[in-house]
Amino acid sequence: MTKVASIIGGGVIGGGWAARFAIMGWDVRVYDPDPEAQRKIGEVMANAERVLPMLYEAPMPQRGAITFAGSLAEAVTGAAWVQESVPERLDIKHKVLAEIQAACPEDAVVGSSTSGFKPSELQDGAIRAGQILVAHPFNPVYLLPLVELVPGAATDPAVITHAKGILTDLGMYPLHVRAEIDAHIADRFLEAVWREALWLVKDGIATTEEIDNAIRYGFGLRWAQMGLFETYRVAGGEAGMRHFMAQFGPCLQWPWTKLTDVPEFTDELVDLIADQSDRQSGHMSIRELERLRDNNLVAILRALKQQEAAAGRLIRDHDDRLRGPLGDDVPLVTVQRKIPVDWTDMNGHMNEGRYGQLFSDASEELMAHVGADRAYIEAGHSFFTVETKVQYLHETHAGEDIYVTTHVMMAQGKKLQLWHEMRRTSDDTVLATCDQFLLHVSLETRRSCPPLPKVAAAIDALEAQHAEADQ
Ligand SMILES: NC(=O)C1=CN([C@@H]2O[C@H](COP(=O)(O)OP(=O)(O)OC[C@H]3O[C@@H](n4cnc5c(N)ncnc54)[C@H](O)[C@@H]3O)[C@@H](O)[C@H]2O)C=CC1
Ligand SMILES: C[N+](C)(C)CC(=O)CC(=O)[O-]
Repeated sequence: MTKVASIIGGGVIGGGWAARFAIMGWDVRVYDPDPEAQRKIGEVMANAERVLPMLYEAPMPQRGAITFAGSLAEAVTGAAWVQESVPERLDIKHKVLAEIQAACPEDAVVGSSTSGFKPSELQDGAIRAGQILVAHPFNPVYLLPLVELVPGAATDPAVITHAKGILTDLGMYPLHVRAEIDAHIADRFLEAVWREALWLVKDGIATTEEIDNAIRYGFGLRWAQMGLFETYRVAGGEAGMRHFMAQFGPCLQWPWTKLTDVPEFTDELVDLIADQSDRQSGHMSIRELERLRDNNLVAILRALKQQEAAAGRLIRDHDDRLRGPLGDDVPLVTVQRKIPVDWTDMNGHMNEGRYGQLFSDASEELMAHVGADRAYIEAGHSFFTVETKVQYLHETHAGEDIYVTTHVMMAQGKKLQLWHEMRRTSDDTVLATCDQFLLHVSLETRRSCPPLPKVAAAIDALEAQHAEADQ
C-alpha cells in the first residue's frame, strides 16, 4: 500500500488529519480552495510537530511530506486514504464525495469527518458506496485518539477492517459504531451537555467560565480515565451500579434536565455566549489557547500512559510497535526522543530528576538489546543501578529532539559500567553525560549474581566492540 493520504478540506479538522498522517509517516496531499489554507495548515502542523512526538518514548517514523494540490482530482489520484473534511452541509458533502470517487482509486478508503450525518446519507447516489464510511475524529485530531468509525449498510466489510488497521497504525482508537444514527455516539453526548450549558447561560444561572470550572475541576477529570458508567459504578459504593441506580434513578422523573426542551437559537443567545466567552478567554489568541490545551493534553495523556489506563494504554502499545531493535553501530544509539512538556520545571528547562529517567531508559534499552528483556526479568533476573554520576552540561528545553548513546565501559561477571551521552539532535552538542554502575541480580534472592550465559556473552561482545572503537 502506498502511504498517501488525501485531505479534502484543510480547515480545523482537515489540518489536524494532515498533521497526524504526516507525522506518522504518510505523504499528504491537501485540496482546499481557500487561499489561506496553506498558512493555516502550516500553523496546525507546527503545533502538532511540537506535541505529538512528546507522547512517545520511541522515535517517530520518517516524517511524510505535505503538498497542496491544484485540484481535487490531483489530490486524490493514487491515494490509499481520502478524508473528506469540508463544511457540515449535506449538499457540499455529496458534491465533494462525487468528485472524490470520480478520481480516487477504487480500493481507497473514503472517510468523512462528518459530526452528525449518517454514512447512508453520504452514500446516497454514490458510484461506489462500498468504499465510503464515516471516520469522525475529535479536535485536536493530532492528539486525541478517538475516531468513530461508522459504516453504512452498503460499506464493504473489508473496507472497515482495512480502515481500522490504518487508524491503529496512526496511533488512533477506531471505535466501531455498529448502528448508524444522527451524530454517532460521542456527539449525541456532547450535544446533550452543550444544550444544558446553553440553557444555564441563557437562564442566567451560570457564566461560560463557571460552567467550564464545573467541568474541569470535577467530572471532566473522572471522564478522561473512567468514562461515565465505570465512574458511576464506583459512586454506588460497595453495592456498585445497582445501588447507584436505585439512589439516583428517581431523579429521571425530577426536573434535573431541560433536554426535552431546546433553547431558541437567537442572535441574543449568540451574543450572550460569545461576549462571556470573550471576557473569559479573549486575552489569549486561538493559537495560544491551542498550545495551552495541547500542553495539558500531553501531560494528562502521559500520566494515563504511566498508569496504563484508557488512552494511555493505547499510546503505550503504539510506542511498543514504533520501537524497533537497536542497531549494531558504534556509538550505540539507545534513545531518540522529544523532551515532553511534563519534564520541565520552574526554571523553564528539563528537571534534573528527568535525566535519571532518560539514562535509566537508555540502560533498559541496552539490557533488552543484550537479551535482558521483559521475559528475562519476569523469569527472575535483572540489573539494578547502584551508582550514577550525571553531569548537566547545557540546558535542555521542552520540544527539543535529543538522542542518547551508550558505551559499555566495563563488563566483569555481575558488574556492568555504562557511559551515556545525551546529545541535541540538531547539532550533536553533548547536553549531559552519565557514568552508571549496575549489578546483575537474582530477583528471587535480591542479591547479586552473574548474568545467565547468553546475556553475559552478548555484553562481553558489546564491551569488546566498544573497546575496539575506542582505539
Ligand atoms: N471543528 C470541530 O470541532 C469538528 C468538526 N468535525 C467535522 O469536520 C468537518 C470540517 O469541519 P471544520 O474543519 O471544523 O470546518 P472548517 O470550516 O474549519 O474547514 C472546512 C474547510 O473546507 C474547505 N472547503 C469548503 N468547500 C470545499 C470544497 N468544495 N473542497 C475542498 N475544501 C472545501 C473550506 O475552505 C475550509 O477550509 C465537518 O464535517 C465537521 O462537522 C468533526 C470533528 C470536530
Ligand atoms: C461540535 N462538534 C459537533 C463539531 C464536535 C465534534 O464533532 C467532535 C469534537 O471534537 O468535539
